[in-house]
Amino acid sequence: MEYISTRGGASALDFEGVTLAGLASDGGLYVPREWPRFSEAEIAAMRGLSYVELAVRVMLPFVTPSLTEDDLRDLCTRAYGRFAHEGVTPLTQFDQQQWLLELFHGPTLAFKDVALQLLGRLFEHFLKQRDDHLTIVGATSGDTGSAAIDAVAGRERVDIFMLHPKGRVSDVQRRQMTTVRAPNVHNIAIEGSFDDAQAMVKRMFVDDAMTGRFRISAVNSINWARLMAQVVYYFAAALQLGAPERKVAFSVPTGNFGDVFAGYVAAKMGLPVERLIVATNVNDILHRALSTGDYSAGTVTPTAAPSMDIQVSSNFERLLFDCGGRDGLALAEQMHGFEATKAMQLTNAQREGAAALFTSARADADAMINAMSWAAQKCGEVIDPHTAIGLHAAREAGIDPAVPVVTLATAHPAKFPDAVERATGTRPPLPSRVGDLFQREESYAELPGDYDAVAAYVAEHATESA
Ligand SMILES: Cc1ncc(COP(=O)(O)O)c(C=O)c1O
Ligand SMILES: N[C@@H](CCOP(=O)(O)O)C(=O)O
Repeated sequence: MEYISTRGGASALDFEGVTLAGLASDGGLYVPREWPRFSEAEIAAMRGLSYVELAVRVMLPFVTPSLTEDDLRDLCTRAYGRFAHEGVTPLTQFDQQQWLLELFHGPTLAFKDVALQLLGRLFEHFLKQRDDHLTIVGATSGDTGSAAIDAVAGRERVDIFMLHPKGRVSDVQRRQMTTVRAPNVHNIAIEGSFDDAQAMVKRMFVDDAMTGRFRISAVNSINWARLMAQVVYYFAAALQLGAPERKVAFSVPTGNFGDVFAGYVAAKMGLPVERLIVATNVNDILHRALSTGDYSAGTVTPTAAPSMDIQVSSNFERLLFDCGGRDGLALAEQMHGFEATKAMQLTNAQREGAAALFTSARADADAMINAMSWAAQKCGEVIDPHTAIGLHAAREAGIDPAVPVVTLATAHPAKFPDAVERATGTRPPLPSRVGDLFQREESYAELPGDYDAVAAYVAEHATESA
């Protein structure tokens, strides 16, 4: 498989190249040159496979020829062996129509583990072959950070610098990052929002002074390998609910648009997806863009679903590219305009292309609390605030009652105990696999929301590439 940049100005790369590159050198995001497609018979033949075998079947077209099937199977076996549930991403039922896809059985209790446990191993595999070293720079609104750190802590060929917005992640989320003691792990709390952190990370990829000294890569969903691994659980859920003979809708709590874009990829590969419901909190740029075509970022409002407190959604660019006729140079101009003004209008082609599969909904604080208490009272399920936003949107979307609707449960409720307790009266305990999180000592740097300060910190602590 060959990958091209959404901005048309970077060389095409193979899977190994895009995994190690993270972001394209023109500031764009890599996408496959074409979508691999399974026939109905091929999808039917996936029924009953273990999660690992399904992952191999779904991902093989994307990784060939960089990885052999046996290499991929070995990496998946090791990655998913760390999950606390044998099914890796089990489904539970709320009622006749509503289902929950539990994506939080990995080591750090959020859906990020599904991709990052694999990505950490992919890095190790490729770096060993090349005898090389990576400097990973990431931004987190709470969950990517701990999942990425867990995946690479202590690995020799990688340094990781993880930026989180100071005071804007939950205590559990922060401690899951800052109590990890490994010489290659560097946590940085910055003044500002996740969007500020993400913008600094992206800038580093096009800063010659940094890329000239360090081989910089990404663990955020700007890295194609992240999205690829997330496609698998859409197949897993739909197959259990009757695909390929039956369509399934998905409701996805959305921030950076990575998780829901993985659902779009699954549909492109032939999975019968009825709708993809983009569920946002009050930071609703995506809801506005999909419903009115206006993609303009405001100030980020802190909410009880902090991981979705995002206004600039990186992966939306991948959708605009694919729906807008895959014209990289035109998209580069559109994105440069957005970067300068923080506002843009979608073209008709982009709007119509997106409308064919996506709908959206916005949940305010009350809607989120109501969804959490509905799940607890009617179904005995304690869900986290992000999942609640997805569930609210799933129930509001007006999907044909014959079509199952799967809400992606993106985090374990124990990551947000205060918000869950306020809504349901129940304080979810931390699962034992997280260990003595509140007894461990924290360590992190604090920096202003200033690119030069962050770049200087990274330059001082990172290992130069050969
Ligand atoms: C718990 C949780 N739910 C939902 C999201 C939004 O996912 P995405 O950024 O892929 O849209 C995030 C962060 O990414 C998250 O951590
Ligand atoms: N919600 C995320 C934000 C970063 O998203 P990513 O999927 O692009 O890594 C987080 O928890 O950090």
